[in-house]
Amino acid sequence: MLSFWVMAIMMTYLIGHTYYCHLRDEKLAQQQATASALASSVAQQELLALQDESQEQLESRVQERTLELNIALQELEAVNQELKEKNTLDELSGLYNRRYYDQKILAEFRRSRRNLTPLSLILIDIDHFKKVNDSFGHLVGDKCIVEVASMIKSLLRRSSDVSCRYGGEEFCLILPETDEKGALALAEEICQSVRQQVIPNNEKAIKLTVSCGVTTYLQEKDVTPEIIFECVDKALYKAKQAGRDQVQVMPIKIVNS
Ligand SMILES: Nc1nc2c(ncn2[C@@H]2O[C@H](COP(=O)(O)OP(=O)(O)OP(=O)(O)O)[C@@H](O)[C@H]2O)c(=O)[nH]1
Repeated sequence: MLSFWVMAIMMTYLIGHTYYCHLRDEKLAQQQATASALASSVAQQELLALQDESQEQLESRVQERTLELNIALQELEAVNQELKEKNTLDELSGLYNRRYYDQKILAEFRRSRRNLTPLSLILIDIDHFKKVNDSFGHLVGDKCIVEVASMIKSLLRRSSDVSCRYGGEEFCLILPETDEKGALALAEEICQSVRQQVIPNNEKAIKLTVSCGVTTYLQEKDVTPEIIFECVDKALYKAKQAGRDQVQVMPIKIVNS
């Protein structure tokens, strides 16, 4: 009987102990699971923080690079603009140069032919300019070219009018959608303004005159930009021959016939 009770007590103890161990292990496992979940959550947060930081760094680097790129682009644009101006502008007078004239006259010629609108040219030449150079020197001569150029520019009213320094002391104006009457009036105005202008100079104030040739293209057959220029050149020659300080007109058909 005693042995039965001893056995029963031992069995109860064993069962109790096993159950206790089981509970303890379960709790331990739970604690470990909680701890590792916590550790993984911390690690995840750290990773997110790291990602945020590198994203910010990346964005700021991209911003920096974009800014640098924009500055480089602006500089490039400025250089391009400068190059373009150098290619198309005459350094002394600030008017367009001969190269530009050649391109522009072709474009305006085509436009005039397409739209059936008149296209006029005025060729202006400073009279007896050699004397100015000989009497006052080349630098004063240059100054006179600049003065006449700025006078011509100030008299142009339409944004489509183009003033070029064709060469030396010769200027050519391209006047789109301008008939002979309009071009003649402008040329007379230029002659008068130059005649009235006194160019200040240390030794002696300088008075200049200019001669002008005018021609108007009205889509005459077989005419090219070169023929139009030949014609305006002839008109200028006529003005020089007739005594200078005046305007002469040469219709295109007369040159062709
Ligand atoms: N100072 C200066 N002189 C120039 C320039 N280009 C051309 N010339 C001079 O302009 C003068 C033009 O002389 P010509 O073609 O004989 O004509 P002109 O003396 O004006 O006589 P007309 O045109 O017949 O009235 C020459 O002496 C050229 O050396 C320039 O850029 N600067």
